[in-house]
Amino acid sequence: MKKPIQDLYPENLAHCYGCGKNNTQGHQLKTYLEGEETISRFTPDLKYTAIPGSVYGGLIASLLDCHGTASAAAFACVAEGISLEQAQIPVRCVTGNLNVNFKAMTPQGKELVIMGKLKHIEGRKITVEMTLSADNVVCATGEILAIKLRE
Ligand SMILES: CCCCCCCC/C=C\CCCCCCCC(=O)SCCNC(=O)CCNC(=O)[C@H](O)C(C)(C)COP(=O)(O)OP(=O)(O)OC[C@H]1O[C@@H](n2cnc3c(N)ncnc32)[C@H](O)[C@@H]1OP(=O)(O)O
Repeated sequence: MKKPIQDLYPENLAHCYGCGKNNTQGHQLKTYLEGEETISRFTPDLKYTAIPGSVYGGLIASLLDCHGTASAAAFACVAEGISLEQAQIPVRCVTGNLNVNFKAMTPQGKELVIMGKLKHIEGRKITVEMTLSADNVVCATGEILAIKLRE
């Protein structure tokens, strides 16, 4: 079965609060490359409330952040001919810049679907466009500039 991108990060770089598999207190977001796009799914619990019934924007930014860095790592691997069908990838990205547009209230109690696609790669800079949807309605869009860490 295909592994999530976050499970391919080197062990010592897998403690991120949003997506590190080695952070037992974190969100442990999982992102998959499907064709030319990336996808993550996450259902927030009620502690992430903005006003009753809606999801806190900080969590949405956090999901877009970690979806974005994982997507950037996957797109960089594809561009460099590095297989994702292995135990580990030698690529890890961090966030340089993250923009979030909150388009509509994000409802509680729904699975959120985050999608990403590559905008461009220039050297170690990878730009990814993202949407976050609930029930097929786009509630937020985002764009991340992720920087590939030096080896
Ligand atoms: C998390 C700490 C990161 C430190 C790394 C330690 C080891 C990694 C450990 C664990 C990884 C897991 C982390 C989880 C990730 C989850 C997502 C997050 O929440 S990330 C947290 C928030 N983000 C930061 O804290 C980044 C802080 N910034 C930096 O550490 C550096 O600025 C870094 C690594 C991003 C780049 O530093 P350079 O020395 O490697 O490279 P230069 O030459 O400065 O930048 C490369 C290119 O990127 C542009 N660039 C860099 N930062 C930019 C920015 N903020 N906006 C626009 N462009 C930027 C530069 O202008 C340059 O462009 P040109 O090649 O000249 O065209």
